[in-house]
Amino acid sequence: MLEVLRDVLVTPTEMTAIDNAAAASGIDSFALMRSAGTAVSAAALRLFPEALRFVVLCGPGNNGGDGYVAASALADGGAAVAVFALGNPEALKGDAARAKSACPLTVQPLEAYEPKLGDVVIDALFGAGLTRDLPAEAQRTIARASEGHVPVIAVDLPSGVDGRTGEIRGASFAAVHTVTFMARKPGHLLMPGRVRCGTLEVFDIGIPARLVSERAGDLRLNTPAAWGSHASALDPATHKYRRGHLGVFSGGPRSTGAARLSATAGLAAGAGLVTLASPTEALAANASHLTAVMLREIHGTEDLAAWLKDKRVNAFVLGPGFGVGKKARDFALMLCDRALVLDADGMTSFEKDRTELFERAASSGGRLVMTPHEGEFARLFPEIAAEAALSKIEKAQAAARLSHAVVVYKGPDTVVAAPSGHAVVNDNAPPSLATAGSGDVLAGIMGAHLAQGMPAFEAAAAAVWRHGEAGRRAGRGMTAETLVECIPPLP
Ligand SMILES: NC(=O)C1=CN([C@@H]2O[C@H](COP(=O)(O)OP(=O)(O)OC[C@H]3O[C@@H](n4cnc5c(N)ncnc54)[C@H](OP(=O)(O)O)[C@@H]3O)[C@@H](O)[C@H]2O)[C@H](O)CC1
Ligand SMILES: [K+]
Repeated sequence: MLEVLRDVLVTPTEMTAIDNAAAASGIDSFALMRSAGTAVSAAALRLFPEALRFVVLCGPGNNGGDGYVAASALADGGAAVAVFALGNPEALKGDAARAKSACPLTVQPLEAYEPKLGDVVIDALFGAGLTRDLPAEAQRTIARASEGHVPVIAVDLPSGVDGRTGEIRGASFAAVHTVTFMARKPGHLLMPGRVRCGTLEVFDIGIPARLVSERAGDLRLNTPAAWGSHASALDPATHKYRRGHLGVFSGGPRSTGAARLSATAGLAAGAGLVTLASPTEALAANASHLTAVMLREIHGTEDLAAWLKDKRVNAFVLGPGFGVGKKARDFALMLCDRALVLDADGMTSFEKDRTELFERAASSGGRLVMTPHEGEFARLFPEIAAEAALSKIEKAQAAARLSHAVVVYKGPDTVVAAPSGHAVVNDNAPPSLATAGSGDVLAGIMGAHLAQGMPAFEAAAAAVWRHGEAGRRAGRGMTAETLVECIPPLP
């Protein structure tokens, strides 16, 4: 993979534009297909040197073309190869037709494929061109291969995985390895497509990086490259007041733990000072559990207004364990012109009337980050959630545009989107992160970044990445407490 394209995500539509631009610039498109198919055959031999037979399943487009090239290369190398085609191979066009006619092997109809022990399937049925549910014939073949436990190497994408959305169109192969070309597609990262890809190899077939970068949108993988320049400005040796002061709001006496998790995570993630703002009746419960985190009585809006006169308290987390209702709404609206992570109950409190919140976010000049998981997203953005055709990325982008906030759409494939459309997809979170209190820790890390002066998008993306790394370090038996202890330094 080209280093400059390491974090770039390209949608199938953008990839088509890139292919067209490559052809227009005089690059031989058949040479690209040859390069793609040869890379697949190399991966097959590398991963399955003991295969008794390579079974190449070829579709009606250029993905199928890559398959014919791979089949020819494997046969040239002396491997046993069988080719099965979906549809009429004589109807292939362009480069795919050329690849088929250069392939010396007999082509059988797809339905004739019967899995055998020792088979390795090379899935070249559909790639970036998949636009609708797989034909029934392809679905039946997938079922047979899966019943036969045949390992599958996918060309570009496992057939059935939608490259734009990661959704499964009717059925899909579950590959052990996927070879894609030039750059990752959203479908490689978004669930459930991600888990159908197996290991992912991004192979450079020779399209100049400039042609790719110029046509790729504002979508990236979430790595330190997306926000590192903002993080490196934070010197850990800086005086505590310069590392910001984070305020975290506690719920009532029976639900104080979530806010304390956010607060301790905020401290661990580098906020200079953290104060837990507690209602009167929860002061005792909070006081008995806090050491480095400070405690302040904030019962109603008057207390909050008085506290907000201290401009050094420059970022807030509102929501974890806070309770849904008017108090959350009033507090959030007062905090909108500062830097605010609105999480959990904080967001749900605006379910019935979000207009004022979104207007404030647009006009106040503050930094608002909202962190919905799927259920909260559907409550706050029902009309966007109901748009079945949109990908998770497109939903997060639409929500960020509508709310004028940075939206962190959480899940195993968390998407962070800014109102500008800029978005990153995260891929470093282990499944064990789906544990009680994990979201509270994430909100605290975000709050710490905001307190340290990071812009909202970068603060959120960096927090999601650090949270994922903390999850990896904490390992399988983690609790939210051990997760806090494992938050890594900012790179
Ligand atoms: N630069 C590169 O990355 C290169 C990629 N290559 C490979 O090319 C494919 C993309 O090829 P494309 O021909 O655009 O698309 P597919 O092969 O995935 O699909 C073929 C056509 O099938 C039709 N289609 C779509 N969905 C279905 C369906 N469910 N059932 C039946 N038919 C379907 C569709 O045509 P329609 O007109 O019928 O809509 C597709 O166009 C990419 O994945 C790479 O593997 C090049 O080899 C090298 C350069
Ligand atoms: K495929």
